[in-house]
Amino acid sequence: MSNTHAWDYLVVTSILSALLALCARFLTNGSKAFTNSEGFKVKAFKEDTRFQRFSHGPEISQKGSEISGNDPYLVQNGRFQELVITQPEQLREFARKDAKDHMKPKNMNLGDCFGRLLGNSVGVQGGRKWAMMRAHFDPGFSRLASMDMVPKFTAEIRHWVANLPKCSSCNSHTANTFFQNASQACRYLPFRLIALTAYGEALNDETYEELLHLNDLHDTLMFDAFFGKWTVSKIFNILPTESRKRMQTFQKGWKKLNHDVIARAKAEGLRSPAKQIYKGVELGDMSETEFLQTMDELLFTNIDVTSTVTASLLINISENQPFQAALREEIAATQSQESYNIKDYIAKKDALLHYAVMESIRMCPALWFSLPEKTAIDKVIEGYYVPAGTTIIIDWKRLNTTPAIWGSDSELFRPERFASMSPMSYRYAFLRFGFGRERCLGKNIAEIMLKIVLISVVQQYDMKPGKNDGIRQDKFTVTSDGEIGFTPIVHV
Ligand code: HEM
Repeated sequence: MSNTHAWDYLVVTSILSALLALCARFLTNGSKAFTNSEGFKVKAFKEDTRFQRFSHGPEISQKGSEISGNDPYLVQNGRFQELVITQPEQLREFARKDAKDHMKPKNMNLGDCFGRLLGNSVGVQGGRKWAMMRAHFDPGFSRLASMDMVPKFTAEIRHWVANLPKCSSCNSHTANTFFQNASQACRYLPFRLIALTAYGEALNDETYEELLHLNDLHDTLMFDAFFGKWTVSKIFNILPTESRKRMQTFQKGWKKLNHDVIARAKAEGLRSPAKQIYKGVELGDMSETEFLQTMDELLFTNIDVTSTVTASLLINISENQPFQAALREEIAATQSQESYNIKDYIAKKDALLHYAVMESIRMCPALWFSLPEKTAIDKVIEGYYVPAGTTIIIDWKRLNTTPAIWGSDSELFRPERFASMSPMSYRYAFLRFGFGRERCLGKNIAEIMLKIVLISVVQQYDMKPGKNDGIRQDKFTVTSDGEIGFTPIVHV
């Protein structure tokens, strides 16, 4: 055999054996996937949960526990299969060794409309791109920058509290008590505070009005993205449909608004985090679409998340009268100290104020199930082999109420429980702003906002629960339809 032939032979046989090895690995791992050492496969949920996981979370959760007990189970999300985990040990294994390498599936497995709206936002990124984008977004939302917003937030929240009786969702009055639908009353407060944080001095009344107008359009787009049956399809979205027109109108308006605000901030030398963040686009670290979609993610997409968390907090406090009274006393006692400084009170981790926020987020997560994330390496979860690249979602409410960690009263709003628990004990049993390094960009402003809201409302009003129509089913977040009765406290 000539040298050339021997070389060809070697190359061909190497390629063939590599292909054979790959097939063998695929076949063995494929057949092993989601199977335990005794050959049992994880249970699978047959129905498609693509929409129901948002609108009917408790039902899916209940069915999951009926078919699978505490074991993980598989669900269908349109044409994708995802593994649901529910227990702290399963989360620990999911996060072990590769948490920083987890990637988000394309368009979060939610389809084309979601992709067009948010498919390039920071929340969908992973790896170097994510780190590069966050390097530009993080400074404006750091702990320090967020604490600098305290005076502004306090003034805005006081104004909101003073106007609560006038709010359009104010349904009825009895004697000196007025009733409000909590979610509606809280809807625009976080939106305004986030806008102030993101645009800084460049946010004027005209821009804010325009943001509100765009938000109305965005509400419909969110419905298309999360609940639209046809809008998941790429082909449908090419057609000249109403939803396509809405998307185009929104995107055009959103781009113009940001360009105008940033141009004004530059021309007038105004302090504006958005102007700073946009430097990432000018430097070529992120595309304009990535910038615009992340600004959307933290503002419009977030409005449902943060307003629902604020509303749940107030509802929970209204339902627990003894705790409300104790918190009111703590606030009064803290404020009467000569050294009182609201920033110190907000930063305190051993105060009823802090426990209340923790407990409400624990019990009332913003979504029934977390958005999907992919493992980077092979894993064994609860004895089942889970191959690298598996998409996992977490049953958020079930994890946050695991009785083994939170006790037999885990479904009860009892903030004082945090006084006797070490953070290590619930490290894998409390999903709040993400797990591990907690990716949420707004975690600092969210906590500050919730605490100032609580201080301001509890000082002014005695809250009692009103009529409650349960959870709305037209929102991607867990949104209560409950009312609160507010009775002004007469300060003597
Ligand atoms: C109490 C209210 C909030 C809760 C419970 C919450 C929760 C979360 C969670 C669970 C995630 C996913 C983290 C992950 O993928 O590991 C997230 C991501 C995110 N949140 Fe929040 N959030 C809240 C408020 C806010 C606010 C006020 C903002 C505004 C800046 C915000 C902006 C974002 C962004 C931009 C992401 C994507 C970050 C990334 O993946 O890099 N969130 N949030």
